[in-house]
This record gives sequence, C-alpha cells and structure tokens, in this order.
Amino acid sequence: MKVGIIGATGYGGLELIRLLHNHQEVENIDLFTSSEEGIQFSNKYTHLMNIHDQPLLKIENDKLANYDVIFTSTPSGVSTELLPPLIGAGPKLIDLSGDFRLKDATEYVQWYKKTPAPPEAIAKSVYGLTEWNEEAIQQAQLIANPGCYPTAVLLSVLPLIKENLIDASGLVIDAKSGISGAGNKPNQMTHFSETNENTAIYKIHEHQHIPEIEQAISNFAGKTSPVTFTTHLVPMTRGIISTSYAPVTSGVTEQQLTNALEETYANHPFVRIIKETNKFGTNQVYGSNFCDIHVRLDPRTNRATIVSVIDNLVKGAAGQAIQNMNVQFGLDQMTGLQQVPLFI
Ligand SMILES: NC(=O)C1=CN([C@@H]2O[C@H](COP(=O)(O)OP(=O)(O)OC[C@H]3O[C@@H](n4cnc5c(N)ncnc54)[C@H](OP(=O)(O)O)[C@@H]3O)[C@@H](O)[C@H]2O)C=CC1
Ligand SMILES: CC(=O)N[C@@H](CCC(=O)OP(=O)(O)O)C(=O)O
Repeated sequence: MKVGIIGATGYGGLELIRLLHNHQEVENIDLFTSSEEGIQFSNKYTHLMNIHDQPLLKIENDKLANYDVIFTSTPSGVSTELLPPLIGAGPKLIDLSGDFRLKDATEYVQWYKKTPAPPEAIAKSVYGLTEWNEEAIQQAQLIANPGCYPTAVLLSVLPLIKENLIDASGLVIDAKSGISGAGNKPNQMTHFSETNENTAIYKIHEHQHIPEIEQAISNFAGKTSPVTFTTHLVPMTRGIISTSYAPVTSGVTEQQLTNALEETYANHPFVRIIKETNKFGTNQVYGSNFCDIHVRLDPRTNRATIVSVIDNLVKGAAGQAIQNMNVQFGLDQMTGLQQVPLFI
C-alpha cells in the first residue's frame, strides 16, 4: 500500500509515521509539507534516523491522486480545501481534523469559526468512530476521523444511552487532556511555565467537540439532547480521561451497566471493560490503541459514573485513523496496531 501523509511534521503526523512503519501492508510512506519542502525528515526529527530519511515533499494535487490512501493531519480549515478535489479520484482519504465531522455546516461555522467544506463533500464523509460505524467505513472514500475527546466520551456512554440505561438529558462530562492534544505549535496556554504544576479548565461551554458529541449521540443512540461537556488541561504529555455522570433509569443495577458495555464491545478488541478496580488512569493505555472503560453506580444518588481513558494521539487520532484504513481495505482491524501500553 502506498501512503501519503499531509501534516507529517505535526504530532498526529508523527504518530501516523511511527505506527505505519510497523504496518505490514504499507510499503511506501511519503510525507508532505506546506512549509519545509526538501528537508530530510530525519534531520528534523532525529528519532527517525535510518527509519524515515526521505525529504519532505511539496503538496501537489496531481501527485496525491497516485496514492492508495492520504491522511490529512492538519489544522482545521486546511482539508476543507485540499480534499474535495480528490473525491472520486483514486485514494482513500482519512482526515484527522474536524473539517468533515459535522453534517450541519452552520454548526461548523459556529464552533470552528471557519468556512465549511462544500456540501457535496460533507455529504460523502463518513464518521470514523470505528466500533460504531464499521459498515459505512468499509464503503467510504472519505473518513472524518473523530476528535480525541469525542472518542473517549462516546465509546463509554453510547452503549448505556442506546440501551436506555442512563438519561442522556442529564449527562455531565468532565474530560481532561495531556498537552500534546493541542498540537506542536506552542502558545500561551501550552507554555511550560503555565502548564507545569497547574490544571486548568478551558473553552468552558465553547468547546468545538460539543456538537460532535451531540451529533453522534443522536446518530448512534437515537437521543437528541444537549450535553454539559467541560475540558481541562493537565501537566502530562499524552492521555485523556473522561468522567461522565448521568442519572440511571429507575431500577437499573451496576451489573446491567457493565453488561451493556461488555456486550457492545465483545467483538471489539480495542475496547476493554475494566471491572472491580479502584485504580484507573491514562498510563494503562499510553502509546496503545486501547480505550479502557469502567462504570459504577452510586446507590446514594442513583447516578452512574462512567470513566474512560485513551491515548489522544493513538486511539484519539493516528491509531483510530489506521484502524479505519484497515476497515476500508478489508484488513484485520488490529493490523499494525498491536502495541502494548507503555505503563511506566
Ligand atoms: N493532537 C491531538 O491529540 C489530536 C489532534 N487532532 C486534530 O488533528 C489535526 C492535526 O493535529 P496535530 O498533529 O496535533 O497538529 P500540529 O499543529 O501538531 O500539526 C499540524 C501540521 O499541519 C501542517 N500544516 C499547517 N498548516 C498547513 C496548511 N495550510 N496546509 C497544509 N499543512 C499544514 C503543519 O506541517 P507543515 O508546516 O510541515 O505543513 C503542521 O505540522 C488537527 O486538526 C487536530 O485538531 C485530532 C485528534 C487528536
Ligand atoms: C489539549 C487541547 O487543546 N486539545 C484540543 C483538541 C483538538 C482537537 O482534537 O480538535 P479538532 O476537533 O479540531 O480535531 C482542544 O481542546 O481543542
């Protein structure tokens, strides 16, 4: 398989390179740049010396058509312009940004403050939450890879909402991310002196992943209601922990909540339901494509606490993108993605 990566110099791109170099069906990986054409990649990123020494290539549409798959791991607003001309051409297209996730273009404008993709392109895109949309992904040319937070949130709450075990209208989601979630371009929020020894809430009620989460709850679990979703930046490099709280339907037991999760993901090797634990954190999935989920019922309040962890750069970005590529090409979903978590 011949693969092209646009945005290769960024964090999502680097993670695609790391994972694709271990994918047995990938023979060739070319890296594209908008700013550093001709630079030998391993001179810029020396950890890739003797692994990826080729120069960075200029982005040219006629060249992109020759690949089997193109990944775009670029800031929002870039693939809205880059990808539509390739729709209907040869390559499968997997976009890691938010540009093709929201079906309602007015929502994209409202939350991303950018010009939306053309409506025909949005109509053709398929949301790449692999465990919930496999059939559509198999047929799709253009995949809108989910956001990092929505991946952690949706995998954990969708089964419980779909089975009417919790009340989606009372859902409160408290999520926390490592700093690599903000990409490799430093800004004041991600500056060491402002993140070290600090945990901060940000984008209160304004996070662009709110409409994405609500859209997916409606499409996959059939419930339309606004959710409360807050995000926090914590002083670690990778990882997301999402803790959701929701009232349970009268009479529902903790065992029923766990059973629903186990049944939903029985044939999905990347989602692990962890039972009977009091220790649950991001390091148990670090560097891997796993999403681990744990649920408890608080009998005092009759609310469920649903917690999940992912590595934002793997299951939250590059790993899920490759999982989707595997589905598109009819490969085993686990191909190239069997990394054991780096726990310590
Ligand atoms: N970081 C994360 O955990 C996650 C990120 N995402 C999304 O994935 C996308 C990539 O994220 P991330 O890797 O963190 O971002 P980075 O900022 O680390 O990297 C983005 C890359 O895009 C390239 N780029 C910038 N402008 C343009 C342009 N106009 N045309 C083409 N390429 C451009 C740059 O490379 P160059 O200058 O070489 O062209 C840059 O290295 C974003 O949309 C992000 O929201 C999604 C899930 C998780
Ligand atoms: C820690 C941190 O800043 N994370 C980013 C996640 C970016 C992302 O995945 O956003 P897209 O929807 O554009 O893909 C944020 O909260 O905005």
